[in-house]
Amino acid sequence: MKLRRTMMFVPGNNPGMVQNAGIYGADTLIFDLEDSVAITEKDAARNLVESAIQSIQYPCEIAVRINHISTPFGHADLASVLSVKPDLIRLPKAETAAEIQEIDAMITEAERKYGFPAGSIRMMAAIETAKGLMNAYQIASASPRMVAIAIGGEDFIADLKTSRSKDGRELFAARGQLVLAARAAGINAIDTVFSDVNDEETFINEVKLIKQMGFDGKSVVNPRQIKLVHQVFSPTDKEIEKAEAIVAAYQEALARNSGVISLNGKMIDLPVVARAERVLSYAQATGYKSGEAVQ
Ligand SMILES: CC(C)(COP(=O)(O)OP(=O)(O)OC[C@H]1O[C@@H](n2cnc3c(N)ncnc32)[C@H](O)[C@@H]1OP(=O)(O)O)[C@@H](O)C(=O)NCCC(=O)NCCSC(=O)C[C@@](O)(CC(=O)O)C(=O)O
Ligand SMILES: [Mg+2]
Repeated sequence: MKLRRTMMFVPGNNPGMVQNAGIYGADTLIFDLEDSVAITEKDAARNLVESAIQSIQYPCEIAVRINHISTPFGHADLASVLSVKPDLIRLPKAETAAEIQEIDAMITEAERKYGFPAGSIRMMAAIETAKGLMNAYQIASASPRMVAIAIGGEDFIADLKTSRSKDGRELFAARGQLVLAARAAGINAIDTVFSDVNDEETFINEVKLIKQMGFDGKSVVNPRQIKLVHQVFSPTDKEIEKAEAIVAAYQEALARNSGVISLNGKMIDLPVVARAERVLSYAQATGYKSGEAVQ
């Protein structure tokens, strides 16, 4: 299981942040060439990100958020970063499957040109408009390179012509639809950033909500948010023990040729076992060992 609990944005024109971004424990770093970079800084950011990916051994997945390919910067961003083989290209403000296919073709060409294994550079897309959301499943399934779709809440809310509330009610429908589209396409669903890095309480409530809704992780903007997300997403000792008991009880039942059993008065059938197995795979992927603190 590939964990993408936290995808941390790093402004691509900030040498200090780019240099140190790997030390905070994010599952994925997103070097940003789009909205955190002023137009006057686009060339400098592109050069900085290209040379950082080439020269720094980051301990996690590396994504680059390019500018949209309809802007004057998108093609130059792609040409530059593809030469140093990031793990992932993140397309912002995706609205159609055709955009994904256009980038896919450019990546295919770059993989050939530089001799990288075919298919080794993956893609994800951020849904940030109502039109993008209407096409979310087509976008999510537009290419075998696609590993995730994310919601870009700030732009999405602007497109809805409303404002962001503390409980995020204006995003509820979009979040639900995004998870459905991702699950139907068999890829990850990633939630949006939460900008007030000092409001831990609201942030944690939001992370609990999106985990319950089925998201695989969250985009974050600050290192202080990483551990909070990982704590919410990591199964507790109690959840792991329960999952182990369910799997063991089910295996025993199968040995007795029975498909349904009861554990402490509750029915255990295949969907319950599938959820328990997911808890155990997740625990394994986080390096969990009984009694140890979450990283
Ligand atoms: C928020 C804040 C200003 C707070 O500053 P503060 O000064 O309070 O930070 P402190 O906590 O004091 O920093 C302590 C130490 O961590 C270092 N450090 C901090 N942040 C770091 C980081 N991100 N990467 C590496 N290092 C970092 C810092 O350098 C310092 O290092 P040191 O001096 O060595 O101790 C700062 O974090 C920041 O700029 N964040 C990135 C913002 C950004 O990228 N926005 C664009 C993406 S969203 C978007 O576009 C919307 C979207 O598109 C999203 C979607 O699509 O999902 C949509 O539509 O919704
Ligand atoms: Mg945005």
